[in-house]
Amino acid sequence: MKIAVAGDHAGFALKEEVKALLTSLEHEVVDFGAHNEEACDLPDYIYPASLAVAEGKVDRGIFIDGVGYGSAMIANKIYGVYAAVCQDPFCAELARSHSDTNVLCIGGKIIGSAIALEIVKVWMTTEHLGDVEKYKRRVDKVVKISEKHLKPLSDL
Ligand SMILES: O=C(CO)[C@H](O)[C@H](O)COP(=O)(O)O
Repeated sequence: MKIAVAGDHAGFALKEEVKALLTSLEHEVVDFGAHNEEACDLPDYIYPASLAVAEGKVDRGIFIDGVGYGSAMIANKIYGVYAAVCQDPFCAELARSHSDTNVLCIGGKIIGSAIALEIVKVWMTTEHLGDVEKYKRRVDKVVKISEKHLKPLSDL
């Protein structure tokens, strides 16, 4: 898969480890920055990476900041982006199998890299259970909410 990675200074070190993991698993990585640990503003990196997900230029995104929620806040403002903050592999599994998320957000300051890399592995390999009626119904409801409240990129 083609994966957008992005984050701020607080997520930089873990982002580099995630990039190495994704490359070793033969995914293509597009790095939207930040490119070092100099203090920066998260929206400057997460917004363009989220647009790449929404436009289908990449298959999914993995965004890494200090604690994760900031990236999810920004990403979930974009039509077609469904982001979850995951701090353990079980959450990562459900974020895919139940919720069909296309963006994973991780907090580099609050979990160690061994757990973070396991989260990435699980999230990358878990399929959405779209044939289970309750999960399909719930995802469809979330999509309907975004159709009601967010503008598709083509309408902006
Ligand atoms: O975790 C974050 C958002 O979810 C950011 O990484 C955090 O807010 C950055 O803060 P600071 O500039 O004080 O390092």
